Amino acid sequence: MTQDEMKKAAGWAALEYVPAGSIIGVGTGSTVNHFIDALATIKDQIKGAVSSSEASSARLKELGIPLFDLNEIEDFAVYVDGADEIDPSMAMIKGGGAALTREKIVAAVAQRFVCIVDGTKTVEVMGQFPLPVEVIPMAREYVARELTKLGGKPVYREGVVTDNGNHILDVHELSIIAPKKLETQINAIVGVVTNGLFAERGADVLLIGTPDGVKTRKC
Ligand SMILES: O=C[C@H](O)[C@H](O)[C@H](O)COP(=O)(O)O
Repeated sequence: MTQDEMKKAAGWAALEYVPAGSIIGVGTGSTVNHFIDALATIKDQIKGAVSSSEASSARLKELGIPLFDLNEIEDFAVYVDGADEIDPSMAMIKGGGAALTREKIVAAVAQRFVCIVDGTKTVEVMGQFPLPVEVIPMAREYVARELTKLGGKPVYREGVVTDNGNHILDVHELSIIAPKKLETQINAIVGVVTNGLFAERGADVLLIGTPDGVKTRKC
């Protein structure tokens, strides 16, 4: 089974968590693209979607799923998104596709976070995947120096501008033994928009695509 087949299996399995008649929070990435395709097959049974990126909005629109502005919604039941790494406490690293800030905002409003991954994304301790940090462009070098003081090796993701017009630093070699503390510490650096640790708001349900079928973990 290829990695993409595992992503597809997890993406389609998430349909089970979509309540009829509701607005669905939609994340970003190759796994979510499978979920969007699945969602399109039941589009007549949902109200629509609130999206976490321009890329997902374009795909949702193309498949005829109505889009809602987050400012028009007080709350909604489910947010479905992928992850770059997820640990046993359901904390995640996200942002490999540079969509971390909007993802964190949409996830914050949702009642439930359903994370969809292929079997390569589950880890005991996070940090093998470099941690993405979205920064205001003029603060990039200052933030990089502060991240170095925290023990990381920040690398500027050249050529990438986020949907919010900002830059990304990918922080290598961080030891992520206390994800909630690190999430707060990095967010406190002036010039950081947000970082890709989703520990304060982790996943509630995890669907893992594996060669033996989709496995489920719940908080
Ligand atoms: O910014 C991108 C997101 O956080 C993605 O959800 C994450 O990178 C996982 O992406 P994929 O499903 O393509 O592996």
